[in-house]
Amino acid sequence: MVVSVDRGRWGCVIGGDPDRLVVAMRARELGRTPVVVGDQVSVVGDLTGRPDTLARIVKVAERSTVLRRTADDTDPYERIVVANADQLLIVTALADPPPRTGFVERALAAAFVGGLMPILCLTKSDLADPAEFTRAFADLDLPIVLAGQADPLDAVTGMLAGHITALIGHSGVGKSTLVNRLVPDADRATGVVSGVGKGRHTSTQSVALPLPGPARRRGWVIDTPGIRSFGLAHVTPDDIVDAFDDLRDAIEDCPRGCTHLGPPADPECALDQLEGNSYRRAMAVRALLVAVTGSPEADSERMHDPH
Ligand SMILES: Nc1nc2c(ncn2[C@@H]2O[C@H](COP(=O)(O)OP(=O)(O)OP(=O)(O)O)[C@@H](O)[C@H]2O)c(=O)[nH]1
Ligand SMILES: [Zn+2]
Repeated sequence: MVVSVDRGRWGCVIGGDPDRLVVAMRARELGRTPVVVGDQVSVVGDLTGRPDTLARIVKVAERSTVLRRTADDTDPYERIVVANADQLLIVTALADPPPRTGFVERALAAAFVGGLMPILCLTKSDLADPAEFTRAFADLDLPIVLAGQADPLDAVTGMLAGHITALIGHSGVGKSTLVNRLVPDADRATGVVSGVGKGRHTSTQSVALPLPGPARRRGWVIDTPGIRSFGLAHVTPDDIVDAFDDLRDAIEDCPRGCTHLGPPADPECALDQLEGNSYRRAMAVRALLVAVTGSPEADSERMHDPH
């Protein structure tokens, strides 16, 4: 598994063992295939992991999930930043900085489209009541956990055990504080796995860190400092609706080209025929569709806005 990427050097752990770190370069036969944190790769050459050895990545396995970031001023291309994470922990402060609904909505959409299970993770619970924020997302039936400095972390660690979880959040929400609580020695671990590059570590690269726990059920968290917005440019409403089994079945009955926004745009949308919990969830998903149909440029501007 690729645990770090830094200027032409990929840190890979063998057999999921954090102590078997090998530094690798790309073999020519990979062509243009991107290799990102979380990728399962085949490596050949010197696999001892001794200093100054360099293995070669010859193959990238098919990805089970992808998290994409948007093109922005630091990078003109939409790119996959994390592969094969099965969960996305969306870290949001309840205050200081205040929660940004738009960011959370776009993160949710990116998770649904990429095949990751989103978890809302609320920090700074000592500064504000979570009720208002959680109410806004309650109908999506997502796991929501409190992870303030003063909160016990059992609920979070329980959800992360045995999973590969990407962590995203704006600067200042307390993500580093959380990572340091989840991964003892996180700073050193980050240094070890990302110190594999040719130059100084830049804190804009994603890095996978091992959670403590039994090796057979080891979980990993992938810290993603660089993501300010998500690659949603080519996403269709169906891509998001498809993440919900009951809704995916329902939209089979929609007219061709239905955007599932309901009347007046789509008066015959099958989501309106649902009942009970499915209807409630469908309306929450519809609200999400409306929210993320904004232009990515507008979103990325919001991302740059310090508050
Ligand atoms: N009141 C309060 N402050 C917190 C909590 N968690 C973190 N902080 C503070 O919030 C500030 C930002 O925390 P960091 O962990 O550095 O935030 P970050 O999201 O990693 O931010 P960057 O390092 O800029 O990416 C620090 O001053 C923390 O001490 C919390 O639960 N409650
Ligand atoms: Zn529809």
